[in-house]
Amino acid sequence: MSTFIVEGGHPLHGEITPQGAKNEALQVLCAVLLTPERVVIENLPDILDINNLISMLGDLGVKVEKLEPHTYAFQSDSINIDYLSTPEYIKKSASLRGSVMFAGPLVARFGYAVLSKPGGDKIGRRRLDTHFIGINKLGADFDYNPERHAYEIHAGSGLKGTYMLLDEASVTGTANIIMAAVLAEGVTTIYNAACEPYLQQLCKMLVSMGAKIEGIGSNLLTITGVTSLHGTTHRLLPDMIEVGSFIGMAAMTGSDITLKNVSYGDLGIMPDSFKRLGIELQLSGDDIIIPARDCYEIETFMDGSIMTFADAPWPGLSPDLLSVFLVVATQARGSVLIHQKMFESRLFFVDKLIDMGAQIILCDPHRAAVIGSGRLHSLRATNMVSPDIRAGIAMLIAAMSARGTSSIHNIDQIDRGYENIDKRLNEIGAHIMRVSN
Ligand SMILES: CC(=O)N[C@H]1[C@@H](OP(=O)(O)OP(=O)(O)OC[C@H]2O[C@@H](n3ccc(=O)[nH]c3=O)[C@H](O)[C@@H]2O)O[C@H](CO)[C@@H](O)[C@@H]1O
Ligand SMILES: C=C(OP(=O)(O)O)C(=O)O
Repeated sequence: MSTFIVEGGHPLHGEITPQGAKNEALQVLCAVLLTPERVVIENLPDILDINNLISMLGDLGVKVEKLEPHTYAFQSDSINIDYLSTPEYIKKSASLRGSVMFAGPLVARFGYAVLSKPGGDKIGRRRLDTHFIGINKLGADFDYNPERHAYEIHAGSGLKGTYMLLDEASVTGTANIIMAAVLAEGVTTIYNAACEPYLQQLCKMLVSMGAKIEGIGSNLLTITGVTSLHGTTHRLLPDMIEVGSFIGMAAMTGSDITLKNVSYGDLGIMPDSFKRLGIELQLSGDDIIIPARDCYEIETFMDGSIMTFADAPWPGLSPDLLSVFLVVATQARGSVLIHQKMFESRLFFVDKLIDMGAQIILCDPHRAAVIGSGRLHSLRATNMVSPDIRAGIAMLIAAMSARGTSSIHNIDQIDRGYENIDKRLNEIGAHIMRVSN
């Protein structure tokens, strides 16, 4: 496990381009299993989770060809379905969240899949009910295999379209059901579907492969099944969570940076939320410029009450950005309540920020009140261990703004989601050293 040694107090200056979106990549990589034809995906981020998923596709028999550093071609014309029965498959599935989305495409195309406990951030309960119920409603049966700790999914007589109202708008759950439904017989209607831009991208890619999907971008999707899909070329959006992380990092370190090609129209409520935190953002074409400012002041609500940032399914604010909002608020002028509604174990890293001198009260596992110091007291350097991707980036932001030299251990957690983050930030003025232990 590697460590970052971070010398704080160096403002950034220059341009940085966000990587392709991790969470879109996980969905569309699974969709290559839906066709025997060649699928090219561009703008894939070179990060642990994506490289692991690509390696699992290779293990499954998918022909993988790296065309350029971020562009790959995939051809799923000789799938080795027996690989699903190996202990290695179960073990690798547990290393990332995205592996759960093999189930939909495999059961749709081959009538068989294995769903084991996926990995991903340890940020609280992450139930899979939506995946099970949705795929089951399409006609597949689930059998639990206690020895393998995995469910075997069979769709002996094929999948059949139906109406379903999801009990929650699960992102990966919706993706899994869509990928099963595109090859099911008849019409599937999914109400309360998640509809974030990455799911819209998945749907657009599937349509370009010959799928029939109406309602893209809404929470009501109508999918008319087809018998087969063909190849395509698909380009990923920039990673909106990385964009948000860089905006917060710039404000907190008093930096002046330009974020290139952010696909502003797909960022939803996020830019306005940063503005409510007092951060100035200028839009120039599709770039965001964050000018250097000595301080930023958190707005109150219109009635004067304390600002709250809470997560919600799209078009609400992503839960993956709240750790960044929290750390950035510590150096703002004003107070804010951070309410992490979806996950109950994502705020515990505030202990470390408190050690660094931040004024935070963890009210309960879901809510933290932050009293911004308005830069009167800068944070003090410390030693930290990154528990998950987004707490990790929040710790990195804290360390970059702190007085002195901090160390962040377990940075594999940051590498899961951010490509070459030390190198890219050092190029614009950060002082981050990677030490392999
Ligand atoms: C690989 C991937 O794409 N991961 C993302 C995906 O995870 P993932 O698809 O696993 O997350 P889900 O959308 O299924 O749910 C996230 C959590 O929110 C809860 N929930 C969900 C929907 C809802 O309407 N109400 C509600 O309370 C769920 O019970 C769960 O605890 O979506 C999450 C929520 O945006 C993000 O944090 C993850 O980064
Ligand atoms: C929670 C996240 O990822 P995953 O779902 O892959 O664990 C995240 O990207 O913040």
